[in-house]
Amino acid sequence: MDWFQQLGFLCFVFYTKTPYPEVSITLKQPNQFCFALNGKTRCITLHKNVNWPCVVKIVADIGKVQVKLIKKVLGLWPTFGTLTTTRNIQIDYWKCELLNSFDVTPNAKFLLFKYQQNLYNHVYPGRHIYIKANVNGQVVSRPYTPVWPLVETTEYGIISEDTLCLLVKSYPNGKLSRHLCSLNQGDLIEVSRPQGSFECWTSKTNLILLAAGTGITPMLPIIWNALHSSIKKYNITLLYFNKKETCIIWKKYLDQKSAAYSSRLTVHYILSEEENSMGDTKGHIDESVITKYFPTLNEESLNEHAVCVCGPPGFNKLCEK
Ligand SMILES: Cc1cc2nc3c(=O)[nH]c(=O)nc-3n(C[C@H](O)[C@H](O)[C@H](O)COP(=O)(O)OP(=O)(O)OC[C@H]3O[C@@H](n4cnc5c(N)ncnc54)[C@H](O)[C@@H]3O)c2cc1C
Repeated sequence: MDWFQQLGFLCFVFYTKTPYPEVSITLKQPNQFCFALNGKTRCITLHKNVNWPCVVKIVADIGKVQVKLIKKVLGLWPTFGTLTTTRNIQIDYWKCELLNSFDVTPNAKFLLFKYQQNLYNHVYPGRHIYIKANVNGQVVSRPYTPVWPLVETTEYGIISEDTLCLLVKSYPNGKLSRHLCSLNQGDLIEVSRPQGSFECWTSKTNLILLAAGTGITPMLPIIWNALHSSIKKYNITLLYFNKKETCIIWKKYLDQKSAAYSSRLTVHYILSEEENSMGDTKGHIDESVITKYFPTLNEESLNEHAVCVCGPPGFNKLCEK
């Protein structure tokens, strides 16, 4: 571990030596800083107090983690403090309370949660967490993919680094999705540690993203990271399938982002239940759609592409075909 400081902040740098390290960071007291890397927790009693949230930068490929803590009072410290404990802990779920919820389509909501403790729980693009809640006396748990808007926006207030953001579609008979979409401010859920090992998209620079409905959720962090990568220049084509135009989640953000990165991000909206006023195809995923949007794609050129698919099981099967 390295550390350095300036008058206003101090930075810890960890070299985990494993790609995609699991990272969670807590500030238990204004001078009690704990970090869990790959399940191993260390706590530091800092020389003086710092503010929350921290700013975390991760170079996932090489496992480097940098944590910036803002000092409460300007000044140089003679030392960062003292390392107090090292132990292995296994926290399964953390409590979160709903901060706010916003309609994004007639049946999907954008939900903002705050961890009850000062916690930064890093979820890599393409990975997910489990949400657990008590629904009418029964404990229900389902996977969800944390997201954030693709563009800087104040539409949802200021979203800080430690906010957990979910896009959830409410199904008429769905146990947990209906529960989540009917939560009130301050209501509690439980959130698991990140799950999954999805990272294959980083090895290729041409990305084909096929998403249907809320299957857009894993694509949003992938798009954001791919466009903002300082290591590689990715070219992305997203085919986004929905029933109607009103079902398209965050169309305006996707349009803004593709306008800003017109040579690197192309988005096509494909609708199945109404005529397509956006000039794209009406229909479902099939070979003709793939041939239309990727005319030069063949078995050989496919090797140069990473293809990410997410939607209901029927959609995923058709994509594989
Ligand atoms: C890795 C992963 C990540 C996910 N991320 C998200 C996410 O970010 N946002 C999100 O909204 N969902 C996401 N899901 C789906 C989510 O986990 C739940 O399956 C969904 O919210 C429905 O749960 P439920 O308890 O409300 O429905 P259940 O009680 O499990 O099912 C009740 C009924 O709802 C309908 N239904 C449930 N799921 C679907 C579906 N996928 N397609 C069509 N009909 C369905 C069916 O009619 C079903 O019979 C993800 C799933 C996976 C596997």
